[in-house]
Amino acid sequence: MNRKNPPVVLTIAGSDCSGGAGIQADLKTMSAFDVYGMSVITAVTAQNTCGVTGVQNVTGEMIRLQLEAVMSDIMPDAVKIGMLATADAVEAVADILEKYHVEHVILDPVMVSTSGRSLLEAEGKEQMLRRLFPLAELVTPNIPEAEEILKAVDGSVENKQTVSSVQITDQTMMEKAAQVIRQKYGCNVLLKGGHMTQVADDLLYQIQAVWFPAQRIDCTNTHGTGCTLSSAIASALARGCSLKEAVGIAKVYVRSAMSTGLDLGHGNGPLDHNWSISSAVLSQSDQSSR
Ligand SMILES: Nc1ncnc2c1ncn2[C@@H]1O[C@H](COP(=O)(O)OP(=O)(O)OP(=O)(O)O)[C@@H](O)[C@H]1O
Ligand SMILES: Cc1ncc(CO)c(N)n1
Repeated sequence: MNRKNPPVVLTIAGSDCSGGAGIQADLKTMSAFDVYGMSVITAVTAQNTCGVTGVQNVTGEMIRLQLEAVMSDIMPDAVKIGMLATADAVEAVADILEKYHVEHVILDPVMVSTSGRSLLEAEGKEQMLRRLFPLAELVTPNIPEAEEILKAVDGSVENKQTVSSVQITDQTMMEKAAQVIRQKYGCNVLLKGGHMTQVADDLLYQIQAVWFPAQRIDCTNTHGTGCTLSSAIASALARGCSLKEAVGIAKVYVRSAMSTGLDLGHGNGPLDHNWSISSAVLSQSDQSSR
């Protein structure tokens, strides 16, 4: 690793004061991957392992100022986008990403917290689909988010009809869903299987379906798994991995961080972001550098 010019990754996301999700999870993950991390904060949330008790959105103007400050000075190799609470926030991010060309844009379309609180207003969702999905190299919905996205695809965001329910219940439907989303928006899709009951298989849909099979881990450390996975992917891409390699390494990182038995909080506990990945994972990403 060149210490003078390390890979640089930016997260654009909300703050989680309890440190398990959002900006805090992203920056911890970036440090674990030994990349230089930067953060643009889109919202301040009051939350812990038991739930979200408050949200204060940052204005679109302030998000724009943060993005300009970062992009005009330290250009990131990869950007991870997480919680964007409003249409204004989505507009600000889309405008800046159109202005500055970032090599890797990973979009985690955060809509609802693990505990069930809505984190994105309806108009923001439409704008996200219309403006940000086409700019992303990869979008990483979980199953409920993919179902929401499909409602918009089927009903067409433009004419504002909505399909009342789309349910993804098995792997064939996961493949179909990912394919439809990719066709409609032109971005690769990682459909995460953490919400399936038997296994935790994730599906990467690039040109074709590639499965990342995994046993379910029986534990309550599930707060911030999605945030951590997407920042790990962004970090591995910034280190030179291909998309497929980055997903594989990120999944190993998340699984290991779930498994160490971190016992904090009274609800869905956080991941152990600091588990020692240096030898197991980083050498793998160095070997796969372009
Ligand atoms: N119980 C589990 N055992 C193994 N892997 C899991 C488990 N739960 C989630 N994962 C993995 O964690 C990653 C994140 O998936 P998940 O579906 O939990 O995302 P998410 O719902 O967006 O997360 P978040 O809780 O941050 O909103 C995926 O790789 C998924 O397979
Ligand atoms: C700030 C923030 N972003 C994302 C999530 C989704 O896990 C969360 N709970 N909080």
